[in-house]
Amino acid sequence: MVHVGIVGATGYGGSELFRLLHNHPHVGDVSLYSSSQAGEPYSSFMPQVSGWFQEELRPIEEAQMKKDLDVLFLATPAGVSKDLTPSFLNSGVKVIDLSGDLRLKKTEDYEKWYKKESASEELLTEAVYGLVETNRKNIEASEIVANPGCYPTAVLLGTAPLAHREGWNGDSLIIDAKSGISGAGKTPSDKTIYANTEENFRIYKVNEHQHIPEIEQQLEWWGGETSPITFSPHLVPMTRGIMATMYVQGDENVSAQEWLKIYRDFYENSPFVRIREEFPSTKDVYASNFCDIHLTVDERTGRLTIVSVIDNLLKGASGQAVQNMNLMLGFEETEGLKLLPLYP
Ligand SMILES: NC(=O)C1=CN([C@@H]2O[C@H](COP(=O)(O)OP(=O)(O)OC[C@H]3O[C@@H](n4cnc5c(N)ncnc54)[C@H](OP(=O)(O)O)[C@@H]3O)[C@@H](O)[C@H]2O)C=CC1
Ligand SMILES: CC(=O)N[C@@H](CCC(=O)OP(=O)(O)O)C(=O)O
Repeated sequence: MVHVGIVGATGYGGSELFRLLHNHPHVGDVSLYSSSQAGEPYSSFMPQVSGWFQEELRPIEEAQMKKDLDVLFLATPAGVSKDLTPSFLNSGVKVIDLSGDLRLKKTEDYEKWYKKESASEELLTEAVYGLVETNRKNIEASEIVANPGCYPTAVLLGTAPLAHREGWNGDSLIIDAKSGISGAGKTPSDKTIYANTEENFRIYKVNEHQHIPEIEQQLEWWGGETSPITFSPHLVPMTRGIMATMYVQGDENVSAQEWLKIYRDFYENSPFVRIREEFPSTKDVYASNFCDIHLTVDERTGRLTIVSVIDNLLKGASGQAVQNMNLMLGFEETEGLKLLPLYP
């Protein structure tokens, strides 16, 4: 049994991680760390665990953590893991970072899009991008994983079969994405408070979203030179879920049915990606680790419409993080994640 730790367990991503790890067949102890509430019982912040989990939040003390832990999850805001992760390099503790700190390989990209100081080049070289379905071998051999962002997970899984094709041309890729409010974390802001989200639908960070370089970086790794993408995120009045709708020029010789077969073949050995016969909605994957995808061709324009849905807190964060842990430790990829979506 492994001993895992979560920094940021009082947040949305961290509490979902705890829910998954608490049920994981190979996980024994789970230690929860807090930067602001150490010494308080976790249940005082999370009444959901009352009666079943009595432990207190622990202080973030690297020396003790290195002695205790096999795996450390960082479910912390941008800027934290770049300072915390270096202590764990070569320590025997595997680190899975849910923030954006370790995803972008070019320090200047992070500084431009996150407007913060970047992690060191050494750390960025060490960190493996944890989009499981396309990077299993590297993840299995890694000590540090940069868990992908929520939007990039939906977008990249929705485009990977295309982007791996000979002659793929992403020039015309336009992404229209929508997220539930939990994507913004638990700290209320003007953008996320009830009165500004209920009965409201808003576009935000147009051409400025920090996930743009992450998506472009990955498309470039797969397909060589890639043009800048257009990515427009929206906030919708629901708690969880992401739908990414993508428009891209198709190949005139490939029919909609053939595209579905190409996608099914690509994800043949990926239990969490389901290529659907109809367009999915966010409730089809609610509170599960699935990514559901469907696509079709508009015969008049020749463009593909691809729709990819995930739960931002599961496949977009904690579920994918547990999937990464499973690979890093040699467990079955689905362990602890065999959850069907909640319905209704
Ligand atoms: N929400 C989502 O859908 C997704 C989020 N992410 C990323 O995952 C990370 C966590 O997101 P989310 O759970 O939504 O965020 P939340 O704001 O809900 O929670 C973040 C937690 O981090 C802890 N924290 C804050 N400051 C520090 C610090 N200086 N050092 C250590 N811990 C700190 C806080 O706990 P405490 O005060 O107890 O220390 C807080 O509960 C972020 O980087 C986010 O961008 C990625 C994909 C999806
Ligand atoms: C709805 C909403 O506000 N979502 C957040 C997603 C934040 C996130 O996941 O940030 P990193 O991947 O950079 O860590 C946003 O758009 O900024």
